[in-house]
Formats: sequence, C-alpha cells, structure tokens
Amino acid sequence: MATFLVSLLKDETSASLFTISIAILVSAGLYFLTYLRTPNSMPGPRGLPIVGYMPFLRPNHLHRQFTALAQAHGPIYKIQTPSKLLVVVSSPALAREVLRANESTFSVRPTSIAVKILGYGGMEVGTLPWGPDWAGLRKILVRDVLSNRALDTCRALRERAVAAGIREIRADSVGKPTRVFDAAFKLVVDSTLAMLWGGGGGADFAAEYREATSEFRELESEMLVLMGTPNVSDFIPALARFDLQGIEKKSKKLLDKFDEILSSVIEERLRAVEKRGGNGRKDFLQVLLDLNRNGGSDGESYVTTNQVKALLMDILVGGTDTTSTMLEWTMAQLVKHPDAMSKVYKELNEIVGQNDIVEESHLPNLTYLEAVIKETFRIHPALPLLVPRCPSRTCELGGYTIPKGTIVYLNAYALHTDPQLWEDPLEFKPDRFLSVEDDTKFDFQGNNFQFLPFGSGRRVCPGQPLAVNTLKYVLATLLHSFDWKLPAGTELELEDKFGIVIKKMNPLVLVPTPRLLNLELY
Ligand code: HEM
Repeated sequence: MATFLVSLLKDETSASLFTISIAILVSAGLYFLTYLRTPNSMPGPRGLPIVGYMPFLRPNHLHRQFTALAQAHGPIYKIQTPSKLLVVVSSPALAREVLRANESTFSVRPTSIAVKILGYGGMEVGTLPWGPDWAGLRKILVRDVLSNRALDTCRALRERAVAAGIREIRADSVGKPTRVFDAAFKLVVDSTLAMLWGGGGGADFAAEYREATSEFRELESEMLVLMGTPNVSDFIPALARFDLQGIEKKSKKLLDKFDEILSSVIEERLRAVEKRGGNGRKDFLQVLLDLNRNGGSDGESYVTTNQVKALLMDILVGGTDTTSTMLEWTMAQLVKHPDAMSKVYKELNEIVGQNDIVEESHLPNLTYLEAVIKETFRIHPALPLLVPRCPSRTCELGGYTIPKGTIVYLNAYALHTDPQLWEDPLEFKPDRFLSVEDDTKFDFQGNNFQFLPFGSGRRVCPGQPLAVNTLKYVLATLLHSFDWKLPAGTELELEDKFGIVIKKMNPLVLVPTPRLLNLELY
C-alpha cells in the first residue's frame, strides 16, 4: 500500500513524506477499527497486518480470483482491506438471500468519489440509497422512460441512427482492419442519443443533435476512465481532502462539460417546442421535460431539472459501455466458433433475407441469436460482480453476522461457471439455452439465481429490456450487413480484463466485407 502511495505521489503531486506517514497511520487505525468489527468465524484468506489482503488482490482478474477463493473458502468468505471489510457470496441460495429475501437490507450501494460527482452529486438511480428518492426516480425511469411502450415510440429514431452508422462502416471500413468495440460503441451511443433527444425534428435541430452526439461520445470515454481508476481517497477517506490523484478535480471539470451540453440541449428543445408547438417524436428528453413541467398522470412524479440530467446520465452511463462490450464479446465468440456463426447467418437469411435489412420486428424470431447472446452473458457477464451492495444495518447472512457498511460482492461469474450448476461450464454452447423447455427458466430478469447478468430483485437493472433490444438489433444488423473475418496472419484469443465493465484484454479487430445482395440497401 505504501509503495502504491509513493508511486502515486511521485506521479501526481509533490506531497511530502509527512503525508505518507499520515496515510500509513490512518490506514492502521482504520484497519484495527474494521478488524474489531470483523465476523471472526467467517472463513477468508489471511492478509498482512495493517494492509490486510489488499496487496494480494489482482485488480485485472478480480472475478477469477474471487472464484478461486470461493473454491478454497466456500460460498461466503471475507476479505479484509485497510478501511473496509469485503464479503463475497457465490451460491444461488445466498444470492437469493441478498437480492430477494433481504433486499431492503442489502440495498445500499457503496459509491466512489468520481461516480458520485459525475452522477450529479449522487442524484442518479444507481447510487441513491434505498428510500423514497430512489423509489420515485426509479419508477419514472422504468414506467415513463424505459417501458415497452416508450421504447416502441422511439423505434424509428433507433433504426435511423443504426442505419446511418452502417452506411459509415460501408463507406470507411470495408476491407480494412476495424476495431469492433469502437464500431459497436459508436452505433450504441448514437442509437441511445437518438432516443434521448433525437426526436426534436427540423434541420437546425438535426445539426445540433449531431454535434452534441460526437462531443458526448468523447466525454463519455473520458468519464469511464475516471470512474474506473482506483482512487486512494476512496480507500482512505481521511486523505480525500488532498485529492492526491486529482480525480475529484477532473471529475468536477468533466461534469461541468457534460452539464454545459445537457443544458444547451434542454434549452434548444424548449425553444424548439415553443417555436413549433412541440411537433416531433416524443423522445426521452421530451418525456422527462413534460414531467418536469407538469408532473405525471399520478399527480406526482415531478422531476427537477437536475434530476432530468441525472436520469439522462443514468441511461448513458449505465447502458452504452456495457452494451458495446457485450457486442464485442459476442462477435469474438462467434468468430472463435464458426459453426455457431454459420447458424446465425442461416437464421438471418431465413428470417430477414439478403435482399432486406434487419428491422426490430425481426428480433423476436431470431431465437438462435438470442441463445448466442445468453451464452455470451453467461461466460462474459459485463459486470461479473454485479454492482456491490452494503447492508443498511448489521444483519445475518449464511449464519454469519455482517456488520453495517460491509461491502457485499455477489460473484455472478462464479455462479455462471460453477460445474455443479452447468455442464462443461467453460465451453461456448449456445444450444444449452435452446434445449430448456421453459424459456422463462433463464430469462434476463434474475428469476434464476444461476444466471444473473442483470442482477435481481428491486435493484435489478432497469435498462435490461433496452440493453437486450439494442444488443440484439445492432448485432443482427452488423452481422447481416457484413461478413467479419480476422485480418490475415492474426489469431483470436479471449483473454479478459476486470474493470468497471469486464473487457477484452486486447481489442477485437476484424475486417468487414459487404454481405447484402443489393448495395443500395446500405
Ligand atoms: C449489457 C448491458 C447492461 C448490463 C450487463 C447491466 C447490468 C447491470 C447490473 C448487474 C446492475 C446491478 C443490479 C443489481 O444490483 O441487482 C445494473 C444496475 C443498473 N443499470 Fe444496468 N446493465 C446494462 C444496461 C443498462 C442500461 C441500458 C441502462 C439504462 C438505460 C442501465 C441502467 C442501470 C441503472 C440505473 C442501474 C441501477 C439500478 C438501481 O440501483 O436501482 N443499465 N445494471
């Protein structure tokens, strides 16, 4: 820990030895405080005095390390760090206890300084603690913005954005090695922003929308880096006021830039509505501005302007990186398994046909593609440890006492690859999802505690229907429009890297060639 601090200080600031000594003393104090509260009988790996198990954690492979530790210590174990006690849970029965049976107790989210600042000071649904504020905003997100009806209203906006992205790939990337994540991220962000505020209508608005879109894409990449960087201020709160890595300062600056874009998009919309009397499609922004002005049909559900912005950030941050990452993994698995790729192409030829383009109405019939997506979520869940929870009070779990404030990780990766639960768990076999008679058995809603890519319970991912729809639509369109091959002389590996979202260690690079029979379809 001390070496880690020294290297940070060298790089980022000229803080003195005095600061380092304070850090060590504070760590020691925090360690002994948390040690005193540790449920001693709970198994767990042994650490060192003061720093606990921290130096042995492997940040790039945390999900695998936690899975290996479960094999040694069982389905519930503890990990001591200088300031926090971590508990890792890896069995369906314990997952049910945390996510359903005791969900109101385990419904606080630990958060980081960067996440809090960038979420409008902790105003977004993902970071709000369980309570009326969280419930009210979540209701708006689920009922008014992400409901099937609201998503249907924005279908044409998504289809237009994806078609434009496909035309760009056709113009710029055919025959060239192309980073699949970058292509996917552009399509997913453009499609998301089209739903958020692409329905204003009118030439002037379209120009404004395009400008905001490309700026947003760049800022979002910066934001993900900031949120994913381990921040010493989060681990040792007493050092937070020094902001040793400058993460707090950079996050505030970045939020200002986001805020400027969001404010100008909102002002532009209000002006356009006044001028044109509100014609144009009802995109998410308009739904939220109507709630901002008039409240909901329940006579309540007013949102403040900052809540409108926080909800827009929820959708962007929660949805775009995760969905694009899953798209890259699915393409990688398909290239690795040509038999599965042939089955996908056969299905696309039958359901869509090479004389036509994919429409969202085709998606319910692409059952093999859905099985491929589920199998990819099983082996590469974008959030393998879900989003951690803290108990709001000291409670019991699996026969152990869990002190209030403990960070509880639910290891979905361990559940998804447990040989007791899955046959050949590390093999890519999409057919396993086709042979299940009851197709609700492995749905995406977390009803089966063996398969939890979007979590479960009242804090289950509210964006799941949108995420699966976007993933299926963009993937089907990319595959139907192009053949994707590895560049000559390259090989595919599937190594992953743990982070906010688990990514391919090395980006997937493929060469697209057109596949549709009529080039005018692009
Ligand atoms: C492949 C894409 C996605 C994956 C894998 C994913 C996964 C997850 C997971 C595992 C959780 C935690 C659930 C729990 O604690 O039980 C979560 C929460 C959340 N997700 Fe997603 N998500 C995705 C897409 C989206 C989209 C598209 C949105 C927004 C439109 C979104 C917004 C959120 C929000 C706001 C929360 C916090 C919910 C709460 O705390 O009440 N996510 N997501």
